[in-house]
Order: sequence, then C-alpha cells, then structure tokens
Amino acid sequence: MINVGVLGATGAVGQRFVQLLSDHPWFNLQTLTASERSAGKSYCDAVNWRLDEPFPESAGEIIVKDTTVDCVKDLDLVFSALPADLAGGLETAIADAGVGVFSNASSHRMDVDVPLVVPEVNPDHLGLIDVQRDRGRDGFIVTNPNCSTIVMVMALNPIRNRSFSDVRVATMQAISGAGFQGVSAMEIYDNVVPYIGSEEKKMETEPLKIMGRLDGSVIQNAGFSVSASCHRVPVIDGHTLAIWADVKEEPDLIKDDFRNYRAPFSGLPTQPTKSIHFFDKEQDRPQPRLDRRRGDGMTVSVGRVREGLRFIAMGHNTIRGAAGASVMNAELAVSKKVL
Ligand SMILES: NC(=O)C1=CN([C@@H]2O[C@H](COP(=O)(O)OP(=O)(O)OC[C@H]3O[C@@H](n4cnc5c(N)ncnc54)[C@H](OP(=O)(O)O)[C@@H]3O)[C@@H](O)[C@H]2O)C=CC1
Ligand SMILES: N[C@@H](CC(=O)OP(=O)(O)O)C(=O)O
Repeated sequence: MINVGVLGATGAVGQRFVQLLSDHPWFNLQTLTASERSAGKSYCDAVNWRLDEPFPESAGEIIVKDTTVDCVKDLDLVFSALPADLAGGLETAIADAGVGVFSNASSHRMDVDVPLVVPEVNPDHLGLIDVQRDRGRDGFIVTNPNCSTIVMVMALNPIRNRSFSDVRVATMQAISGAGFQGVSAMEIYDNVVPYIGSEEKKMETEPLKIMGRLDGSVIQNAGFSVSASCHRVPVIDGHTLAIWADVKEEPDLIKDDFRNYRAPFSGLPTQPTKSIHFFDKEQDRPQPRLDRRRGDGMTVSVGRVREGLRFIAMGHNTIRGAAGASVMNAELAVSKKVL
C-alpha cells in the first residue's frame, strides 16, 4: 500500500478525496490536513459532511492536522485541495521535501516542468516529472486542470484527429465548483450569474497545454484557440458545456468518433468502464441531474451533435473535474512506476 494524505480535507474537493480514498485498493489514507480552525479535532468532528454519499467511518477518527510540510513529509504522496493562494508555496515545499503532490489547485498548472494531466488525453506528459527530478527535486508535482477544462478536453479528445483551429464554449457551472463558502443561496436561487472569476482565461489556456505535444522536456502547445464564456447556474453538481468547433467533417462521422471512442488503457481503479457516454438518439441529454453519476462520476457525457460542429458535454465537477481526476492521475503514475 502507498501511504497518502489529503490537504484541505474538509472542503468540497477535500471531502471527495476522502470519499474516494477511504477504501482505495492501492492507497492507504493516513493523514488529513486543513486550517488551524480544524486542526486537533477528529475528522468526524472537524468536517461538515455534505456529500450525497455516506460518511466514510474509517476516516472519522483520523486527527486533522494543520497544513505543514512536517506533517506530510513521511508520506509517499499527498492530494491537494488547498485554496490556490496557499497551494503555491506549500505544494512546492512538500514536493521539495520528497513527497509526490497531486494537486487540484491552479497554482502550478502552467509551470513549464509541471504536468497538467487528464489520463485519457495526455498520459505521456507525466514525463515532465523527470524534468523536475533532473533539476534536483526529490518529490514532484502533478496537476489536474480546471473542472470545466477537464470536461471540454475529454469531449474534444475523441475528435482530436479531425482538424479544428477555433473552439468556442459556453459553460453552465454547478454551485459546488465555488466551494462550500463560494455562492450564497440569495445569489444563485432563481438566478444565473454570468461571471466566474478567472475561469474563462483558464479554459482558454489550459487545453492548449493538455492537448499539446511533449517534445523532449518541453510541451509544444496545441494549434487551436479557445474562446470561453462561463456562467454559474443553480445546479449542485455537474458542469454542462455547449461547444462549437470548426470541424469540416459531417456530423455523422463525428458521431462515430464519439460512439467508438475507447480509452487508451484500462484497469486503473478509478477509471470508468466508459470514459465517454454518447447520447445517440436522445435530444434532451446530457443533463446534470440524470447523468452526472455515470461511471461513479468519472464518465463525461456527450450529446446533441449537430452540424457546425455543435455539441453538449457534461461531467461531474468535483469527481471527474477535481478529486477523481487527481486520484486517477496518481493511479496512472503508479501504473507507470513513477513513484
Ligand atoms: N470545487 C471544485 O469543483 C473544484 C475546486 N478546485 C480547486 O480545489 C481547491 C479546493 O477547492 P474547494 O474544496 O472547492 O474549497 P473549499 O473552500 O470548500 O475548501 C478549502 C479547504 O482548504 C482548507 N483551508 C482553508 N484555509 C486554510 C489555511 N489557511 N491553511 C490550511 N488549510 C486551509 C479548508 O479547511 P477548513 O475547513 O479548516 O477551513 C478546507 O479544507 C481550490 O484550489 C479550488 O480552486 C479545482 C477544481 C474543481
Ligand atoms: N472555478 C471552478 C472551480 C475551481 O476551483 O476551479 P480552479 O481550480 O480552476 O480554480 C468553478 O467555479 O466551477
């Protein structure tokens, strides 16, 4: 077993990590950290459990620690669900101390030697870990993308060999994406908020790195551009995206791409049987309430493929878009014997 910890274990993403790791076949969940407000309490007393899954009793008696390098330096790896303003310095220090860091936070995503990985899309980018090691780092940092970006690149992946240069996307993002303190009921009930800070820039830059090519020790960005408009809607979990791409081929060929898509590997514990669920006939799918739990929250659903090329993609933002993505990245790294 590989000994792991979760940083920011009491938050929206941290709770998902604890849920996914409390009974994991490869990872032994040893350490949970949060702010000094939670430190010293048992996890069951510190956390306000808000997931639609039973509380994992095996984690309940773990004493939550303040988030420091010292309290995780003896672990093999940590999963980070820290706020981005804290994650930058702490993740660097933890990786330098010899621990593998799998992070959800945005702080290191665009660092030139840090892989920004979606396992089905760019597994080879884990090769950047060697670049970190070559410059003397004992541990390493691997990041996963922004939750809307993940859904988009998963949906573009089956058609990546069709040539496109211009991608446009409008998002309808769930409330849980803003974290537990993020959006008040007065703001979101009976409403749509057409602004999510920094989200559009992330969606316009991260996909180019993820779908780029690892050339020696450098990522060559993909050769398309993205224009994004991001919106918060009154949905608890599940980000829905309307995507336009300037693909020339007929929609029937593109439907075959989605229908026939298979992940390039199999057997990781968190990997869904189907990475993409394609709605061939139903005109009113995917929908977050009906489709977000497909593949235990790890499947991205695609539908309404029309000429243009226009289609809809939807995925669970705190599972496929965050904690599940990071756990699967770690499983991929273990399977590639990176640890
Ligand atoms: N929500 C989502 O869908 C996604 C989130 N992310 C990223 O994941 C990260 C976590 O997001 P989310 O879970 O939504 O955030 P939350 O606000 O729900 O949780 C924040 C966590 O960080 C801890 N924390 C806060 N301040 C400190 C501090 N000073 N020192 C140590 N720990 C602290 C909190 O502990 P305490 O309870 O003690 O305050 C809590 O465990 C962010 O970087 C976010 O951008 C990425 C993709 C998707
Ligand atoms: N901003 C995203 C969630 C998030 O925290 O993303 P990032 O890790 O890129 O800041 C949302 O609100 O749905």
